Amino acid sequence: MTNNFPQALTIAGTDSGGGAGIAADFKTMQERGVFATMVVVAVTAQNTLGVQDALPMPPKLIDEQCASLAADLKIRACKTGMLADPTRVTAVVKNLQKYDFGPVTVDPVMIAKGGAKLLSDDAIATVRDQLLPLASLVTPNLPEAEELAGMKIQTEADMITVGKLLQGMGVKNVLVKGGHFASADEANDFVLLENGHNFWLTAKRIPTHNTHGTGDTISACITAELAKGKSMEEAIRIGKVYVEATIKDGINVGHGHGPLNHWAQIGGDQDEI
Ligand SMILES: Nc1ncnc2c1ncn2[C@@H]1O[C@H](COP(=O)(O)OP(=O)(O)OP(=O)(O)O)[C@@H](O)[C@H]1O
Ligand SMILES: Cc1ncc(CO)c(N)n1
Repeated sequence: MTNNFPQALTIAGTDSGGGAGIAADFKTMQERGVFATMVVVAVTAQNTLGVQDALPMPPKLIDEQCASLAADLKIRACKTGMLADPTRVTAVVKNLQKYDFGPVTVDPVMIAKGGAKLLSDDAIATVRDQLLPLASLVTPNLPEAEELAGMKIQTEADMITVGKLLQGMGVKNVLVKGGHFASADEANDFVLLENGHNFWLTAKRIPTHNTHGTGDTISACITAELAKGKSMEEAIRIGKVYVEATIKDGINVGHGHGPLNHWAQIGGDQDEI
């Protein structure tokens, strides 16, 4: 029996509201034609208004979920999302060292849109020192890039500087997401590739509050494209087009920062799976 259908993995937290975390990752991977699998690191009680509660999983259960996948599936690419605290970060690192789940995209999730902490302050150094060296790609938003690189970002030139600092820490490829530039009428991201090619992904800022799960969605789309065998540059470019479409063709769910429209079609041969 063959086991060759593209399979991808998200190692992250759940969102009961269905808009972010593992829910966003699954919807994205499904829409991009990849079989999605999960390792649950934390469970959150969450909706579009915020995070009401969270419970991290015992490290043993993280180990067991990884062992179950490694024993049966052929994961071609994986991503990490909410990792909660140093104990869970260390557990995930150990498993990524033990098993080959393909290229690792690290979305260094720290704070939810409503302000809740999804990573404790004392875990930031663990992410930087233990997880980043295993990453093929890191996808920080501006506050996360500031924390990891230890510098403030006020201009697009600062995004380039921070990207270079992160690459200097040993991450092969870096995507610095500009979604948090509050005043700008553009949502531009900066990409630094392992081969030295650096470029901007430019987009018009779409005026909407429904941006819950944008970071999860772009990193999950990149992971799905890598699982299908796309190059890092192609995967990142498709990720940007897909996340933009999911924001632009928005849906209204809930009363706060609503979720994205993961059914959005991006056309062209980018939809071929
Ligand atoms: N209003 C918007 N219009 C167009 N693109 C956007 C908008 N907001 C975010 N983006 C894009 O979405 C992607 C995710 O960026 P963002 O910086 O919002 O991630 P994030 O903060 O990690 O998201 P989240 O924490 O909700 O998962 C980036 O490509 C960014 O440019
Ligand atoms: C579980 C979870 N992961 C990630 C995010 C960030 O979008 C969130 N709000 N919740």
